[in-house]
Amino acid sequence: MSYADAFARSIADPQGFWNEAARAVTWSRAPGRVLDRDDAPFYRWFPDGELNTCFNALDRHVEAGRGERLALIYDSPVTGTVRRFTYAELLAEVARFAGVLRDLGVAEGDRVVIYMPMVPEAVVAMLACARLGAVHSVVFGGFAPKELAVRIDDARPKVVVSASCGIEPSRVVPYKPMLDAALDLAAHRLERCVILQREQAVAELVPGRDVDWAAAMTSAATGPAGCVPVKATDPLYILYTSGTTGLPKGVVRDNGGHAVALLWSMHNVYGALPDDVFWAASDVGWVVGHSYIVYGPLLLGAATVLYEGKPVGTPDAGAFWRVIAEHGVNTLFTAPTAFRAIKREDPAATLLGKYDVSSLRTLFLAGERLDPDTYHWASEKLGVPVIDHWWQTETGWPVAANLRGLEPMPIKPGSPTVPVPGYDVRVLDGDGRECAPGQEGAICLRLPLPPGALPTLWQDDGRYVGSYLSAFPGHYLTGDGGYRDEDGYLFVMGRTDDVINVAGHRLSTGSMEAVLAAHPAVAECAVIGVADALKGQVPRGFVVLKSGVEADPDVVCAELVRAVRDEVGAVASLKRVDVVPALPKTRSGKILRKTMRGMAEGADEPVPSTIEDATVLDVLRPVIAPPREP
Ligand SMILES: CCC(=O)SCCNC(=O)CCNC(=O)[C@H](O)C(C)(C)COP(=O)(O)OP(=O)(O)OC[C@H]1O[C@@H](n2cnc3c(N)ncnc32)[C@H](O)[C@@H]1OP(=O)(O)O
Repeated sequence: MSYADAFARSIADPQGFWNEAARAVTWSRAPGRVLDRDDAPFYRWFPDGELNTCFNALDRHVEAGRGERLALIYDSPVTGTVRRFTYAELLAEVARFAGVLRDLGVAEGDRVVIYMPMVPEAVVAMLACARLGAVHSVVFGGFAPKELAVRIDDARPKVVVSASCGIEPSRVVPYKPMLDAALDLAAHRLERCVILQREQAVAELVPGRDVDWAAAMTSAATGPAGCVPVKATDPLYILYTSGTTGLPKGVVRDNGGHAVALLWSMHNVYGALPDDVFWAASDVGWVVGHSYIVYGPLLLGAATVLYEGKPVGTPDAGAFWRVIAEHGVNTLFTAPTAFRAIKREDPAATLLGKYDVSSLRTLFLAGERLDPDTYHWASEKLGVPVIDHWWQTETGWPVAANLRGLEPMPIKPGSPTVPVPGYDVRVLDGDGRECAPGQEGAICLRLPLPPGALPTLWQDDGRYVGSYLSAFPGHYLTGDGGYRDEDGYLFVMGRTDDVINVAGHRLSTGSMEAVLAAHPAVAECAVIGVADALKGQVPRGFVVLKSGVEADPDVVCAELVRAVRDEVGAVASLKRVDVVPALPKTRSGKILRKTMRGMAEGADEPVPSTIEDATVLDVLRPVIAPPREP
């Protein structure tokens, strides 16, 4: 089928299109209905189907005689370890850990928070939850205790699974003290924690609450657990993502639609085959890790690489080439920032010459805008198609891509190509009318969203509607702006709200502002995202001090940088805060962040007509603007 036919059918007859795709999944009860529109805008896919996602990811491959095939390759340059698991071995680990969770009282529908570094046990814990019909919520290890506590309070887990430490190239990061601090901060009281002890920093366990992973796995009392069939519409996981304001949003993923969509995407979008080695160089704490380190490749029956390292510094800028060569990687998926880091360290890619990377068929990039320089560098050095594609935590799988398995298309640098079948992408102007080709507007998706995309936010239907469905009735608002060209190619220009993207990590400036505003010396503040050659964007903070404050401004700024690191996490990467005499505002008191961003990036910003006091810009300019080239 051509792309045009597949896309047209997916929009005109979504039920027929996805019913066919659903046949690739093993159901314990095959769905009789495909799409339930009765409670719109809360659409439900495969409402009467039943399945188990872990069964589809592991057991069915073993039952089909593929148990000896490679499922998971753990490659950890930070510990000097490589471990390989066949499907049969991974299944045995998962079933046993599901037994541990079951014995700790975890049952269908219970939540389990997973706060772990990139170790195989993180994957085992996720799949064990899926096996029991429990709902996992993985929290990225770069978040600080307060962020973890907020997520624990929202998800209200029965158990937390964590590790004694994570390992960054320059330091060991003790996770357990952060978990303990989060549990002190959280209002929710949970019953048990399972802790994986790592030799780099062994943690103290709290008697009666904490369980040692290894001891629990070898306990004679614990037997393996079988798969619990759940409704297709039951949640598989909650994954929190930054919103503009307030608490992070708990994106819900269901079981049935997710399995169908991911399996479809593995071949049609990524061109992957069951015997492939697929490597998503991301983190299990992000949606890329959920969809394309864990579920997608395993649902397909491919081998997936779990990499505990960085593109540079572990040990050098040849790390990615070494992993491709050593494990025969066919598809690499990472964020542009990773390639910018490699390019900066080894511009001529001399280290590439040391490795045989001929197994690599395609490089996929996503998570932030792919700048043309990085695109050209990667294409030229690797000599394989470099595919930009675009999607979000909320959608769970690609919205726009060059579909390598369905019909590869000519590449236009700067564009993630065309809407993926299932996604009725519309670019709308402020009045909700479709923009003409080339005209920029809000990128929206006409409802219903396809299987696999979020059905709602965790226990907050109202916020789901308010955040995504209210701006343009009948459409999901992505929060990104952009345009389509005459050929229907999509160009995504960036967020239209105060969410920023730092090294492929989606962060809320609002949560950083909340930390700055809490400092006793600060009267008001603003955090903006500014362009950065390596990380795409980095945050910068500006504060106005309260009158009468006598503290040294440099000391206050250093305290503020520290506070954001302690309260949001190292991943926020807020390295610079400046004291300014005033912030530019509209007459109604709204801070002119867009104007500040333009000034910080050296643009010739026009003075907005709504500004309350234009002279503020003159005093701000020397602080905010980048130094001029000599
Ligand atoms: C398509 C849908 C989506 O968008 S899903 C999201 C996709 N995004 C991604 O996959 C993320 C891609 N980015 C990355 O993998 C990393 O940023 C890469 C490129 C590897 C660079 O890593 P790194 O050098 O650590 O820089 P960074 O900006 O990520 O980190 C900033 C500081 O945070 C720390 N950090 C990072 N991860 C952890 C962790 N798991 N546990 C504890 N700390 C962590 C880093 O060490 C760094 O700290 P420091 O400021 O240098 O002291």
